[in-house]
Amino acid sequence: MLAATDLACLKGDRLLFRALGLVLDAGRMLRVAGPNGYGKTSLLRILCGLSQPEHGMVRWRGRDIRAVRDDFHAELLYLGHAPALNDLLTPLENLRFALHAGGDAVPEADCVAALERIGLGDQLDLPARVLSQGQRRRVGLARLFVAGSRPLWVLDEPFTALDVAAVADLAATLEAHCVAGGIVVLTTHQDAPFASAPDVLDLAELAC
Ligand SMILES: Nc1ncnc2c1ncn2[C@@H]1O[C@H](COP(=O)(O)OP(=O)(O)OP(=O)(O)O)[C@@H](O)[C@H]1O
Repeated sequence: MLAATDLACLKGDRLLFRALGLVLDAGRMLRVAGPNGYGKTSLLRILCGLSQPEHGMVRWRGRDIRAVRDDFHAELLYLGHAPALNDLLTPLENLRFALHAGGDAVPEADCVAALERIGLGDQLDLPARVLSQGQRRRVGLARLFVAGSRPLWVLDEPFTALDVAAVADLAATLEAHCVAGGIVVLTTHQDAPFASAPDVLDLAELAC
């Protein structure tokens, strides 16, 4: 369903990887691994169509994502490594803004339920600037609970700053998404308690 062929990524004068290929069918989870600076974020952005590879192509449902950009993005949820929050807005306002920007019409009650589900029930009305790092991360992750119709989740360091219980909860959520036929691509530097280990793509093995 998501496939990449012969990808190469050039940053400045440095070739990060080349000849990278992958195929992810419905229900699969892929962990992109590698040391700092080896191109994990760069690869995720290419897979999402947010940046262009030096060479190669990404396909979604068999079509070049550049040719089906709007349809592809309607099926994609991308969460970057830093939660993009407006510090003056509450978690609820931030979530509603992100959903609106992504074209998702989600009832407010569902947004509140998502924030409560992610453990922010007591912080709904606080400005984001006073949230802890883990709470800020949770605001972004709340989108996972209102993203039911988006099969492809691409998540850059989603476990960062989460406590042990939240890491376990997120791992279970990602696995449930795959069991339901979704696809997850993620990066993480930490071991997550998945019931079954995801596929791993180690960029250290592809380094140029
Ligand atoms: N515009 C740019 N010009 C030059 N180099 C860049 C540019 N953007 C990124 N890089 C470099 O590309 C490399 C890969 O960056 P990337 O963020 O993809 O790595 P990463 O594997 O996700 O790292 P980390 O584990 O630290 O998150 C880094 O060395 C970075 O400095």
